[in-house]
Amino acid sequence: MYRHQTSRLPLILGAVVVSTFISATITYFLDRYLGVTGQRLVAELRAQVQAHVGRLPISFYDKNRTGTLVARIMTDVESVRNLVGAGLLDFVGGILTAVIALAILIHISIPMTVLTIGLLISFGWFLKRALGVTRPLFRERSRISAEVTGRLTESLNGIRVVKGYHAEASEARIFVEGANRILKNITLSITSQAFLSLCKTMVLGAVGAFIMFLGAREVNAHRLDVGGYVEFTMLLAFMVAPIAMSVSIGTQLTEAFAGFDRTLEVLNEPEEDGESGRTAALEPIIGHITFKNVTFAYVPGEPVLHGLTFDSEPGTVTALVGSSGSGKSTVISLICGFHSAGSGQVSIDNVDLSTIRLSNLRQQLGVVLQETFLFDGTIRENILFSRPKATDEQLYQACRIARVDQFAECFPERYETIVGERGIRLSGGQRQRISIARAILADPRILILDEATSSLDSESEALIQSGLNYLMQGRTTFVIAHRLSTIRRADQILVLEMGRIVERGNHETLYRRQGRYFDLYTRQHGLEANLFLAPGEGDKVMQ
Ligand SMILES: Nc1ncnc2c1ncn2[C@@H]1O[C@H](COP(=O)(O)OP(=O)(O)OP(=O)(O)O)[C@@H](O)[C@H]1O
Repeated sequence: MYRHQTSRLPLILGAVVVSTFISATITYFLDRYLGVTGQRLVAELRAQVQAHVGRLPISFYDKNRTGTLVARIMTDVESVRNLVGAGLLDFVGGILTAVIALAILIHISIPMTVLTIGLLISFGWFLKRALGVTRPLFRERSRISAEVTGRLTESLNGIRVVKGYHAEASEARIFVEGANRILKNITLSITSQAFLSLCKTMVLGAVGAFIMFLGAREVNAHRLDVGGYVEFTMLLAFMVAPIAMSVSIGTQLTEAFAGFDRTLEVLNEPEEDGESGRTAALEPIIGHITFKNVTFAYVPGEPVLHGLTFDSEPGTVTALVGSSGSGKSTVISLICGFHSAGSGQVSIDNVDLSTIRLSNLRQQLGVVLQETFLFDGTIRENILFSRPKATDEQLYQACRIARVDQFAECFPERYETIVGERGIRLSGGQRQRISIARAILADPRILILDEATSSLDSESEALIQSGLNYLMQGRTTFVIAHRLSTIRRADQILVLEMGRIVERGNHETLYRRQGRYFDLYTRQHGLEANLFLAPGEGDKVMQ
């Protein structure tokens, strides 16, 4: 008898080894597959969100901090990984086992099974409600952490100002406040998760005790034998295992869905080219810009431009002058299609700008701003940014015209020199020259220039001016003008005051008229030889 039993031992052991091997192999492949799939999902979604954010209108950026957007692209999306985690696999496996156990349990005792299921369904309902309460907590956590990241990014970007005003301590205090808000939120969600675990343990204990009590009664009444009773309690463990797991999996999924909600929120923001009317494509763009009775308000009911009308012929230079806040940058924003006119019409080559595909317009737009924008890459990368497929010859030619070659070729690494974050390793004048080379390479039909108000030394000034002169040739140029040399050569000067054009003409006619322009000119002329500064704009020079 004993020999007969042991003779089957190798077979059983072999079966155990083989099944363990199969189970381990499947687990390995599934873990790896799910892990990688989750990460791939995150990478694809991040790319999608980033591309979408790039296509959103400027008004969206006005409302959201840069750091917040970074958090939304990087952190919110990350939580989606939990949707395809290994925990989910265990959960699905558990449910399958539970279904099989359930079938056997029904076979053993229908009344006991029905009662058990009733209790577990009630717990499931409670769990669903409880997770519904924790979901806003996770959403709130993402929001707070995006806000804190946003502020942190700003303060690191402005570290010179922070140090200059010795504001490190107050920045640290603001950060600690933010970190504490996150901690408070996490404490709440940990508490609710722990409370759910407590409920789970208590419910499972109660169900167990109840089943034992019922089972004992069934055995006493001879409706169930002892073997059936033991079998029932053991199978019950299989059935309730997924319930035990559901608390942690449920929390994981709730966190994932909260992140996903926020990601969807961004993805549902309408793109700037998404407006149904934007279908017209202009090929080629000539660059004739007209404003007809244009009114614009950032905040409804508070217009900042009032009935602006002007005409900029192709290839001409229009200089915008006026005091700080008079609306010069807003006019430029409308030309770039960053905002649309409230009433009236901005048109390009006689086509309403609000019907033109913005990608089409922007291909023909070049911008040189006083706050030059450089990436932490090489000089070459920064210039090629406007036209990545340009040849070396085109690149060097643009550099020669913009006088970038004069300093770039002195660096040991020449055009491969890294410029540092926002071009920090270059001087203001050198940064300007790079952004001029970039615009020359782009060869746009419409050029936007925001001249620097800070005075450069006369040598840098002359170098920049020669690049700009070349750049402006033959393009419709709009300049927020501060240099007298630019203003004098402008085909038309628009003098803006409180969102209205109060005077227009060229330098000579406006000067002779002895009106507002004359006022600004004579008041500021003595201050700085080549800078034309309207009230509120001279602060930097006067310091
Ligand atoms: N994003 C915005 N949201 C709300 N109001 C704005 C926004 N940008 C500008 N404004 C308001 O619009 C008005 C015109 O501003 P704009 O920037 O066009 O003036 P500006 O002439 O370019 O001034 P500056 O020379 O100082 O740059 C100002 O009153 C300003 O407060």
